[in-house]
Amino acid sequence: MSTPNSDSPAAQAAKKVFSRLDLDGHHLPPSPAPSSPHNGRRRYALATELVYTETKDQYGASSIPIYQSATFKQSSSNGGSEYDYTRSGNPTRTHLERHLAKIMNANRCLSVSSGMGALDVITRLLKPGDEVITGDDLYGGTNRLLTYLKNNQGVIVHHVDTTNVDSVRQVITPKTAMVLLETPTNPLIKICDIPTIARITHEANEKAVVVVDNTMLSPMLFNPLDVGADIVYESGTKYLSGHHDIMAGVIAVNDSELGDKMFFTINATGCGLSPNDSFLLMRGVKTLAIRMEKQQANAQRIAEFLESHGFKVRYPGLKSHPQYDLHWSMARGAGAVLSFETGDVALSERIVEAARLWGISVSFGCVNSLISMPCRMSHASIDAKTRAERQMPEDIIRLCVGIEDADDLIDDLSRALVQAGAVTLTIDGFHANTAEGAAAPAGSEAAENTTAGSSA
Ligand SMILES: Cc1ncc(COP(=O)(O)O)c(C=O)c1O
Ligand SMILES: N[C@@H](CCSC[C@H](N)C(=O)O)C(=O)O
Repeated sequence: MSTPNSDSPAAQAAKKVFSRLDLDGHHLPPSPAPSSPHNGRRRYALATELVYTETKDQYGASSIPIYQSATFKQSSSNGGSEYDYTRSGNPTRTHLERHLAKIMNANRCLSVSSGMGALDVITRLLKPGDEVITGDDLYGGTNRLLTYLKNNQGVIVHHVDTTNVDSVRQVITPKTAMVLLETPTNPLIKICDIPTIARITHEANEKAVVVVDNTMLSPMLFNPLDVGADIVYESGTKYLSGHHDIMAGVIAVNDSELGDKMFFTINATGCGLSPNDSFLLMRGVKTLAIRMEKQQANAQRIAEFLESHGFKVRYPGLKSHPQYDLHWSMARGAGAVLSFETGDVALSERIVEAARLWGISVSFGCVNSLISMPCRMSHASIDAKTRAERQMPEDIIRLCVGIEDADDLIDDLSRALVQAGAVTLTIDGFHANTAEGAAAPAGSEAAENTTAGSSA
């Protein structure tokens, strides 16, 4: 099977992201000059800054030590030490947060025990009666927390198609306290126009906060604070740590009052990231550039492979993405999450279960590739009726691409597609079957005879 080469404009743009020029954001509006403890200013290209840190350790340790201590001795009963108690602050966590502030172009970064923990801290800025505008395609856990706030805390939540600025405009009022956006959305990979939505939100209420969940891109590919967002958060469980060995959440802001309020919540509730996980997140962040480069290149090839065989693929690296231009006007890469449809839930199930190299698992952004059916897994907490109303296809398969060899990934996917009967093998190669046609179901001759090498 031949695989399309990756010299498409998106592939080239994805490569360009790693040049100094783009990483310094010259094609984006100028960033505010952050004043984080690192002075926030990035002196080098992002790939360099990810690795470059100074620990100021007394022994010159080049990697931040894990200060595994709950308490810190004081020089007097009046205090006198920078730290007193790890819930309130810890040197390993502080080191991580300063590093991340620099990477995220922020004045301040806060780190907590998960991405959902980050959103919990952010939504505690709301009070009963406040209105929130958010998307109709959102990570399931985000939808669950917002539903809880709506049902129990008197917060009014409007779910609209945030990929359409006019839909947002229709519900914005001076009572809008928060606009919460994902781009690309998980799992339908839809794009939101962050600069325009930020502008119209602030015009309606200058105190409203625009919150962007940047988990799907990471600061390697997008800095929402640079284009009008007030708060950016990410699940550090994904690209930032990269190995699926910790849970973490990070929050970045430029406004010191917002930063102080959220720090208050973290100290008051005790959700700050542990010293050990702060160390692991710091270690992961150092390899973000190289992981993302490989993951994106692999994702681009896989998206092109599926599309060339007739599947409806959702990936912002494909020219066919309806919001391709909007995505590339804001971001420096397409990321490594894509989804595609087969038209048949049972067929999707067979594909997912036939994959070997692709682990059946939730999550994304880590070094190993994953395959999932969002409606049954990551988004199962959104009930079936709501999923249908929001036009989430039950058959959708999400691929989260890792750093393996791209040919191996394509071979394994090809074999799974054949074994599941999702493609018909003809003299010209593979062709996607429609919902009606499961032409080569598992165990059939075509499935058995094909190991589907990518060069077959
Ligand atoms: C887009 C997005 N935001 C937030 C989260 C929450 O992150 P965590 O699992 O670290 O709580 C997830 C996944 O869980 C996600 O996919
Ligand atoms: N059982 C979990 C599911 C986590 S999904 C993780 C990730 N955001 C993804 O999109 O895969 C839950 O109910 O939260």
